[in-house]
Amino acid sequence: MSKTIVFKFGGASVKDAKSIENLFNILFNRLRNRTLIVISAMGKTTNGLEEILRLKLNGDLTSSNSAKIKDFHLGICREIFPPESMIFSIIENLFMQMDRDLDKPLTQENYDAYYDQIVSYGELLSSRILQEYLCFKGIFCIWQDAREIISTNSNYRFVEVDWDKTKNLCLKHLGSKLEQYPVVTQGFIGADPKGKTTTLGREGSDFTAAILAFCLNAQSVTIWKDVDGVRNADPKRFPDTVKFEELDYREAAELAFYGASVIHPKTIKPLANLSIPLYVKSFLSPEAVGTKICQVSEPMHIPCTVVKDNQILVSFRVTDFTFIAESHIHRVYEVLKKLKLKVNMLQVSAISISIVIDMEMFALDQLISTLQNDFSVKYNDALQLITVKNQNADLVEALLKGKEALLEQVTRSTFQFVHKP
Ligand SMILES: Nc1ncnc2c1ncn2[C@@H]1O[C@H](COP(=O)(O)OP(=O)(O)O)[C@@H](O)[C@H]1O
Ligand SMILES: N[C@@H](CC(=O)OP(=O)(O)O)C(=O)O
Repeated sequence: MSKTIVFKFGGASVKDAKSIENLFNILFNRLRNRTLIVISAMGKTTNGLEEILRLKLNGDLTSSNSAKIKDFHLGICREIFPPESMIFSIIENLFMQMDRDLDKPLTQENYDAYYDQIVSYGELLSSRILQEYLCFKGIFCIWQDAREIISTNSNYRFVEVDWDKTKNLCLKHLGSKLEQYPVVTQGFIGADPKGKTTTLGREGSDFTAAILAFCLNAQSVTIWKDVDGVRNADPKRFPDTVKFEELDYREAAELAFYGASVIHPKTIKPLANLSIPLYVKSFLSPEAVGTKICQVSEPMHIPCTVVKDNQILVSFRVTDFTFIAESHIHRVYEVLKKLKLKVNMLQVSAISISIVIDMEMFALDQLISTLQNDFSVKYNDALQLITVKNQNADLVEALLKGKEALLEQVTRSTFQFVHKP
């Protein structure tokens, strides 16, 4: 029996009618037995759904907000489907369900679970549209609800995968389907033990592809992007970047960890565990060679620059003339864990702990209010974190030029600093 190949298409690859037609051509030229297609929400739909939640929480949500997202999807469908296609009633139905969900009260307390229910509609819509379109164009394929195959805990918005259960579910639901037809499923979403929808973290569809590849012991994963592969810096931010033809799992995982948005940070581990290669290719030039991420025996340690926006630097200072001890660090981390916040940079001095975290809804207020009795807390927001991996002095100097580093850190291989852009 041949092994499964997994293709993942992100939001940019399905952002309009032309992109969906392009996606069809990519698949048409590559279809083979046992093809699994993982799809993200179309264009910036997830951002739009997050905005709906923000408005709802502030009491400013009107029906025109979800109508805008609906019109975006219907507009694309009108360009690629005949008027009698079933897709139009499928979309109407999904929006009816979403509007019903949005009638329920939203508070800060139920925000994370509510978020997962609403934001998942992006992937439910895109996967339905893609499956209908492929069938309409002659590629018969099956729609698989990812919530039936990806089992997670209930830590909404930041769930952990139940690997054993997911593996069993994949074999049960996908094993024989993949033998017959390509399967289309949603990235980014799963379900908890009660069957409630969960999400894997923003940009988590790459991770979905890796989870499914691991559970099916796939032959390869290909993620289709608007760039020609992984480069030593984001080509949208820096000129003269270099593309990696091959990149070691470890190097790729570190770049993703520091914030190279081309790959979701959790994607690499499951693939590396089974030596499943990950190809990063361009949906704009599908024939071009992309980047192969695999085990490389002698990795080249080329300097790489990673930029992460929307960072907050928070400093906790002791106020009672003591010094920072393990108990202070423990206290800060305890609260960070409770608030589901990940530290991107940490520095401890005699009298203060400084951390750099992502900007998250409510998180800063909660962090400060919880710890203000233990420390004097100060923060700077709207910062940028720049990381240079495999650093060299010239590159670091060039990056620092004209910027005021609010916090910097250097190890033998890595240089990091935050500044106000
Ligand atoms: N090191 C890098 N190499 C290539 N692209 C990068 C890198 N770092 C960031 N990017 C950015 O990642 C983007 C693709 O990722 P993303 O937009 O998340 O894809 P999608 O949402 O379609 O899956 C590119 O447009 C590019 O600007
Ligand atoms: N739609 C989700 C999941 C995702 O992975 O999207 P993309 O593949 O477009 O980054 C998000 O925007 O976070």
